[in-house]
Amino acid sequence: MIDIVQKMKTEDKNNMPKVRIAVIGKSNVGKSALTVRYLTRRYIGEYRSNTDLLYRQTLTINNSPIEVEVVDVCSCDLGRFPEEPIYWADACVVVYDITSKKSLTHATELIQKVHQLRSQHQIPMLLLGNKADLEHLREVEEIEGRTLAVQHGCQFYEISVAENSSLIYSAFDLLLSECRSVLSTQKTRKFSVSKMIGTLIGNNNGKVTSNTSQGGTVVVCQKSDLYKSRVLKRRHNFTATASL
Ligand SMILES: Nc1nc2c(ncn2[C@@H]2O[C@H](COP(=O)(O)OP(=O)(O)OP(=O)(O)O)[C@@H](O)[C@H]2O)c(=O)[nH]1
Repeated sequence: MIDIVQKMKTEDKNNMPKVRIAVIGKSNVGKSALTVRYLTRRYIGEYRSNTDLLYRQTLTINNSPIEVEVVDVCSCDLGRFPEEPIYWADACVVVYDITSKKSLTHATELIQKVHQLRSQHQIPMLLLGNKADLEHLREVEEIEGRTLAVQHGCQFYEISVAENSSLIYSAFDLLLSECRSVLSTQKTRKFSVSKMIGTLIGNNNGKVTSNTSQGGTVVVCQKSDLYKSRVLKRRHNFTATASL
């Protein structure tokens, strides 16, 4: 009996849609704080990492479960565009900081590059102007962010991760919902990216811990392993000459 229940659980999990999201943006705009806020409802003020982090969690959106993988893309390598996560992702969240004009410029370049890279299969994008609580330091007007979003067909919101804007949740939920609809129109997932290699971060050696209360995990991405199978497949699909 236990075996049957276990088997059913495994089948349910296997049938669950899986959505992958890449969170990108200039350094210090609040990508990590945003990701942790959305997945755990908590705010982590100081957060340093020199590698991409992958969060996995099962969420319930519109009353049905969805397996979500969010990669918080490290901006430590500023000179290099994060190509692999973009090939890997089903959707992208681009973050800038309303107190930094440079971060908007960077976000603009990122959005353009995502469009280029995924030109044969555009992915939904969400543009977020973070740190809206710092109005007195504002360098980017709301209309600038909105215009950029309209130009590129993204959803757009100004938010404050620190102040826990409710828009964070509605924006992510909407994006996930959109991705799930896209996935359900595809016949089958052509490949699996369960090839996640990494080290579970414990309390003692990292800033982030597994959120067991919500069944979430976070792993350090060993980039080549994380993205390899899916990136290769995408590249084979979309650009015949590309290779890793
Ligand atoms: N005032 C304010 N500060 C914020 C907000 N969100 C994040 N921060 C702060 O901004 C700083 C950077 O946040 P992170 O989440 O580390 O930013 P990041 O984009 O992941 O940075 P990198 O890891 O360098 O790429 C931290 O000191 C956060 O506490 C916000 O909404 N308002």
